[in-house]
Amino acid sequence: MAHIYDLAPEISNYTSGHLTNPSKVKFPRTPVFSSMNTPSRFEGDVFDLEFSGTIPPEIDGTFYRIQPDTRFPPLFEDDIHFNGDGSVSAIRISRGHADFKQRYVRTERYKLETAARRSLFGRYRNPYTDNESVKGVIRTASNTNVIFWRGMLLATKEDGPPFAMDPDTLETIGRYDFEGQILVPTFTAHPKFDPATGEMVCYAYEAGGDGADCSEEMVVWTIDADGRKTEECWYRAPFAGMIHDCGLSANYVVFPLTPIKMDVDRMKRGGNKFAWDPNEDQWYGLVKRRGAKTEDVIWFRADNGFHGHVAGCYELPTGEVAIDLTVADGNVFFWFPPDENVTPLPAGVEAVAKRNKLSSPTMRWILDPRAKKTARVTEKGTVYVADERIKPALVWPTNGEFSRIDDRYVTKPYRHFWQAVVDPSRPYDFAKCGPPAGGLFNCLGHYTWSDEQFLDGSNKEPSSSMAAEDNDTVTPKKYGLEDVYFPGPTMTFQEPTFIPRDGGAEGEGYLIALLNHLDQLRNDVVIFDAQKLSAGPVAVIHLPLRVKLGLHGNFVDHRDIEAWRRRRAEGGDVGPVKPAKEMLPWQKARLAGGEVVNGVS
Ligand SMILES: C=Cc1ccc(O)c(OC)c1
Ligand SMILES: [Fe+2]
Repeated sequence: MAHIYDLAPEISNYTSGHLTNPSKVKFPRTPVFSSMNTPSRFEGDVFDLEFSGTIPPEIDGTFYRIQPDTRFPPLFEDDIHFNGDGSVSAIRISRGHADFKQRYVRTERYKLETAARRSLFGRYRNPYTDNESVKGVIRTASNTNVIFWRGMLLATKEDGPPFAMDPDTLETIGRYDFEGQILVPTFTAHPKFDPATGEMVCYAYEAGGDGADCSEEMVVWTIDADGRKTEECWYRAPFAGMIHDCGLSANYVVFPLTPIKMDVDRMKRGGNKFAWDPNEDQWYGLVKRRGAKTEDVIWFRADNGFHGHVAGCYELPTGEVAIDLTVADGNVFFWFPPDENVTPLPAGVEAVAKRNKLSSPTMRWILDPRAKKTARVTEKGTVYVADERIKPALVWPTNGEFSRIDDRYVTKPYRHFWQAVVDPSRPYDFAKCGPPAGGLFNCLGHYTWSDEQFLDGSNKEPSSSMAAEDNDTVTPKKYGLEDVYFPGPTMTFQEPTFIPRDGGAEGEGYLIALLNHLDQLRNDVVIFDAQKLSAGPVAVIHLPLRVKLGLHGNFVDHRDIEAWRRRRAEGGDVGPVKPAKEMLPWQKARLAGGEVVNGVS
């Protein structure tokens, strides 16, 4: 009998790595599009999901999370996960039951590619690799975080403006420009919310031009609880790198600048936007939240490292700013290797880093706003650099990523944090699972800072002694309690999210996360008592399908969703969300210059 492939012989839609037959819908057979990360492209609803255990009846709200999920075979066969279209999942939990909903974010990219029934946008954040028909289009895939803000969901990615969605239906309302108040080309996937004031502090890097010109300019805004922009200040970064997350204290914002560097010439040659620079420092920009001036920034530098996400950030009674985050000892984004033209490697050294062998401890940095600094004047502008290099005050070898805290403690000293943890000493069933897609996050960890490290001013030790002295090497050690859960050799976790218990103290509540069954290619949603992870989940909600490896998620209390639904109704005191009405200034400038701006709606 003829094999089916004899009847339909396989002809690749790629030639030399380029999509040459866009009418054939077949994704590359690369690790990026395999295993848990095989394109799903599923939109739909599942009412009343099956579950084991007991879904705590006091949980009433929605866990939103977002994943990249590439919709059409990409223009480049070696495309990366971070270039996939944003798709939001909502797990609505109420009365001990759970429902599931999943929808794509209807970006400009989504609409144009749908109309063409093919991919049109090329490499990650490199418009020079796009199809001619989409020149001048806002090309963000909106795939990195999904945030509840004033009654709307904002799907965000740092390369472009956010898109607003309806929290109930997940319908896309449109591009959101904060009612005309934020008009720069880029944004952030990690705005921070001050629980004391209700303010959103947000920022954009590569913000000065069209969002694809490797601008070193960045901008920081405050939006108050009523949606009004109250602060805006522009700064110059020491180089065009990635500033993915930030730390927020009561009076400061800290910006970790990671040494993966953009290069516009490389982009024009069709290459990667970013390249890891193993010879560059990691930097921390410290700025004031209120009344800030461009020249107030202090850029602190430390030995090379790769920033993960921020756990907490707060001020010490002595005035310094503490920021805790994971920092890996090499290039986490192995798909952006060093550029041989920039950092030629010594003979015999492999370009692709020690992937999956990186260590990723939690580090505390203490930054002094009074630090002496020097203005470095360059042709392009002035960079304000601290005179002294810094070292971490402590290193806790948690070896995880995706740090989360009880978000009611953003800006404050905090006790608890949670991470997706990599423990290579645990068994892993390679035969059943293959290489662990997205990284071996085989445990969830709950960490509690010891009294000594809980820096609320009650410590006898003056905080300044926390800063490492010259030439001191910082020895990693445990700085508190570790409560870790390992589900078994065929499973990994995605980012955990904390659900506070009503009226509870810090860290009292639940932890929710997606569990990947790498052998079954299916997911569960697991709920733990947040302070008893090692006891195992209290509920396991069984999704009948596979979701993609996502980035970030957030839990929203149903009372907030309800209250805002009323305020956003026709005739409500705020009214419906108003999406952007006009194209962005960089697009207008192109039009004025006689250039093509396609697909603007
Ligand atoms: C973890 C980070 C990260 C950084 C930049 C991105 O564009 C992204 O897209 C999903 C993810
Ligand atoms: Fe992130």
